[in-house]
Amino acid sequence: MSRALFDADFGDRAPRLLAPGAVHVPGWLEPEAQRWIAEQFRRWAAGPVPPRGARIRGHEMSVKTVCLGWHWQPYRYSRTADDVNGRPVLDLPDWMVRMGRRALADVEQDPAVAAFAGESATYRPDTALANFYTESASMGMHQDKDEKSGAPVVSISLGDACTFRLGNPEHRGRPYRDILLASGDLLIFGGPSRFAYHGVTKVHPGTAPADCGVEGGRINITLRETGLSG
Ligand SMILES: O=C(O)CCC(=O)C(=O)O
Ligand SMILES: [Fe+2]
Repeated sequence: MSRALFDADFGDRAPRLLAPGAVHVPGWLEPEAQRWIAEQFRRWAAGPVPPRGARIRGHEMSVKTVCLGWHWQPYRYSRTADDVNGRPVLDLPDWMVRMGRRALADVEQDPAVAAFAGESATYRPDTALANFYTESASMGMHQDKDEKSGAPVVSISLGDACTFRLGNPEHRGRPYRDILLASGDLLIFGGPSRFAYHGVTKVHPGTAPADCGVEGGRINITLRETGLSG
């Protein structure tokens, strides 16, 4: 499956530009690919590092995160999950690197969108943050800025749809726009949107398609280049 995933298992819905450098591709992953990735998520969640709600200024996030390649905690990356159980995180699988490149390449090839020219060839994500949202979970407005690289963030969504708020790079407030991210959707934010504030205001219970492999709640995976070595 991990091979087929990058040959045929993509939808053909058109990318749409949300803001300079921010592109949404509805239905990018076919149901079979969604189910397969959801199954991988369950394997990562089994350890060695379980999903955990990161603590931000003393508050535990409602979203539970398991990391691959590098472990993220506010506001740094490490190879071991120092704020969980100290164990080394799982490697980032090659199929995820290929998926990230494929995502960028698909968007680059769309003349109507004209984003990320040539970046897919050199894109080398080295970490993935896999988030699980229960029906009541949300994520406040934040920037992904613990990375030392300005390479795009590639995000895929599985399970229940959510309202995703894409803001601006200056502050948490307006202007922002709310979009629905559904199961199988791809979102890329790079270029002028790479450090835009963003968050998830609501998960929509009961909206997961029957064939997506997620029974309730939402999985989101973001691929990133940390810009770190070692
Ligand atoms: O769940 C999402 O769509 C966004 C996740 C996110 O912003 C993050 O993990 O930093
Ligand atoms: Fe984020």
